[in-house]
Amino acid sequence: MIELEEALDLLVNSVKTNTKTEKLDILSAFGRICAKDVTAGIPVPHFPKSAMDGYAVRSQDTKGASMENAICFQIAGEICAGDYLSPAAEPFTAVRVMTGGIVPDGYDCVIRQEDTDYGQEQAEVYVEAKPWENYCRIGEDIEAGRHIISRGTRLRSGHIGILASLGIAEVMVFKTPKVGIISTGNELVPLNRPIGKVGVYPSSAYTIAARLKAKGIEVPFMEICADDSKIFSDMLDEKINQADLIITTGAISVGKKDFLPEALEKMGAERLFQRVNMRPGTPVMASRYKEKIILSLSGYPFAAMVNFQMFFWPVLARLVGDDSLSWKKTKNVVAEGSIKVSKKRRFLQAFTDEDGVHIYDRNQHSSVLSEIIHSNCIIDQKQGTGISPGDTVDIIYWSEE
Ligand SMILES: Nc1nc2c(c(=O)[nH]1)N[C@H]1C(S)=C(S)[C@@H](COP(=O)(O)OP(=O)(O)OC[C@H]3O[C@@H](n4cnc5c(N)ncnc54)[C@H](O)[C@@H]3O)O[C@H]1N2
Ligand code: MOO
Repeated sequence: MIELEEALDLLVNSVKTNTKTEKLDILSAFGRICAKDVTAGIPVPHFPKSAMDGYAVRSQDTKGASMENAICFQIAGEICAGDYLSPAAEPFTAVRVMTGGIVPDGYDCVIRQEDTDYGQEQAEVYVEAKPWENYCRIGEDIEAGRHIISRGTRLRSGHIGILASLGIAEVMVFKTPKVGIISTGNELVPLNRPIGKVGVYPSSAYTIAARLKAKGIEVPFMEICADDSKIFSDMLDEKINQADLIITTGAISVGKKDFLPEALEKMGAERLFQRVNMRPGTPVMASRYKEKIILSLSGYPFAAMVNFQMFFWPVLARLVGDDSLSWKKTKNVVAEGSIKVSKKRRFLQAFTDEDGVHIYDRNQHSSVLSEIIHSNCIIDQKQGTGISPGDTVDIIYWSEE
């Protein structure tokens, strides 16, 4: 049996970062990892703009203007956003200009219309203006040639907006890994079939698929496989090309039907580890087959979710080259609940809020999935220790949003 960190090292180090890319329209690229640096090809704005509804003037012509000493300007034209006009800037001429309209060459500021008499042919100006007042210069938002997005950046809404400002409609992103799920067990029954006397619905496959979906990861298949080496190996060989990583559940302990370790061995899969010092989910196993990782989680649903949380996200982080996808440990103080000393390192369902960590007096057994709806994190309980209110514990938030 090996320690979790040791198993994780073996696993993550055997994963190659995916370099397959695709071009997507920028909205479809939201949340994806940018595969190519983006540089601004144009400045934004690319013409000088008025920041106010008012009058473009030469600031030098407004010297000494006040309510008592209005200065009169001849209006040389009118510009709204989207209009193009470029009258020559003569002394004491002004151009009526609306917010977002171009400020013609030679004019260096805009007087707010509230500081004028709103004149049409001529306008009285009541204030002095400083150069560049109410004037948005070319490139004020984005300079041409500015490095905007680096390869490896996860595209957020702000990035999508910047790409749109630059008129970039499509962007290169890394392909998202596809994850296939195979639930093993003669007892497993598809959801649309009657459960029968001893059937079990494959709840963990759905919980895992939902968590993958939350991260935008495609699940090309979700199969149920009988406890049979031949059926499993045929299924895996048939499906493996559809996914970048395969998750299996069940059949990895020591029971008569726990065929998976042997089946994978017979197929020639390289075993990375089997059995880890963690509870639940001790029998967890990982293999490499046809260049792909097969992550074999415990059958018990809560055990499967702990295995999935601890092993899948670090692998995904390496696959896509984005460390933020991995889990992080944080410390928090137990507000409520006690847990007796554990002989093994243990993971407990818990809920964290502003008061600290709540460990409700609920069933923490590996087979109990329903408690997951009350839990937003798991506590990493150290081997040989107990937990009481006031203790500081390590917690890991479930990756589910
Ligand atoms: N004699 C021993 N027995 C067991 C040991 C042991 O060391 N000695 N280990 C126990 C531990 S710890 C665990 S964890 C389980 C894990 O067993 P498997 O991973 O082989 O899982 P299965 O036996 O196939 O299934 C366990 C349980 O979970 C149900 N199941 C399976 N798949 C799903 C699914 N997709 N969704 C919901 N439920 C599922 C299955 O019907 C079984 O009830 O072994 C202990 N035994
Ligand atoms: O490893 Mo198991 O502790 O029952 O989930």
